[in-house]
Amino acid sequence: MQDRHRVPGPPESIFYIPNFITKAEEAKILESIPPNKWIALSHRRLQAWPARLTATNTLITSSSASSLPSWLQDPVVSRIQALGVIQGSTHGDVNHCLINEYLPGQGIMPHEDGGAYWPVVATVSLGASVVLHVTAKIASGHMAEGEGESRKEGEGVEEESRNEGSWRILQEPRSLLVTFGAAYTETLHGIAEVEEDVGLREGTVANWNLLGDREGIVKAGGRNVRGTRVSLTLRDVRKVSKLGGKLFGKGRS
Ligand SMILES: O=C(O)CCC(=O)C(=O)O
Ligand SMILES: [Fe+2]
Repeated sequence: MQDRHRVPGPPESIFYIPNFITKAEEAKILESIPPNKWIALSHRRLQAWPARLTATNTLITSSSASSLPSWLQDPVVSRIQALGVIQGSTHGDVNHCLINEYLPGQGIMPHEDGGAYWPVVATVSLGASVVLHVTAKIASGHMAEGEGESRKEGEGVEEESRNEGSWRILQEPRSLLVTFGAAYTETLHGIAEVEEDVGLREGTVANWNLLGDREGIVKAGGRNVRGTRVSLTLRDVRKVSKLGGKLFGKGRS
């Protein structure tokens, strides 16, 4: 990762790259997401590719073939691979993608991604901008989670906290956010359930100088009116079990 993409403020390391994919690539990915695979949650909906993790945080895959569909593999996964951030992981590659969709007013409670994954997460945002709140972990009152379908409400910190140890990162459509190191293990992240993000300016947005379109935010008076945002959360799940090998491999041939 190039140092010029590093987000100043939060613990190392968070990197932000605007326009990581083009508008045409964004549109193609949004079209490719199958409409019949959504899992409805109370505050958003999600898809897990190639599958949800089991209760023991294992990813069960059906064959030796590439586990992610081609519309995720290219250009997103291949481009993340080229950044070199995932090469040292358990499998040296991204093997899992959560797709979250948030309507205006929807969000996700502060949480950490936990030990199911190699501690590197890459998030591509599609469709609309959103503010991600990053907060230094507090000694109690948070929970580690994998897929997040059972996040507890009321945990974590106040959304509008201006304490030290709290940062706002604006994620524009088509941008990439990569989190690892102490930022992965020592912070929580969440998205407020609001119809618009307000007060966005140099002093309140940690990645202000890295944004693709600062002018648009300034013109809008520091407001981001929420639209439908889809995020791709790409990670390397540590535990993988190959179903084909286990069930049919023995005794055949
Ligand atoms: O939508 C996002 O950017 C955050 C998603 C997230 O935190 C998660 O899936 O663990
Ligand atoms: Fe998360």
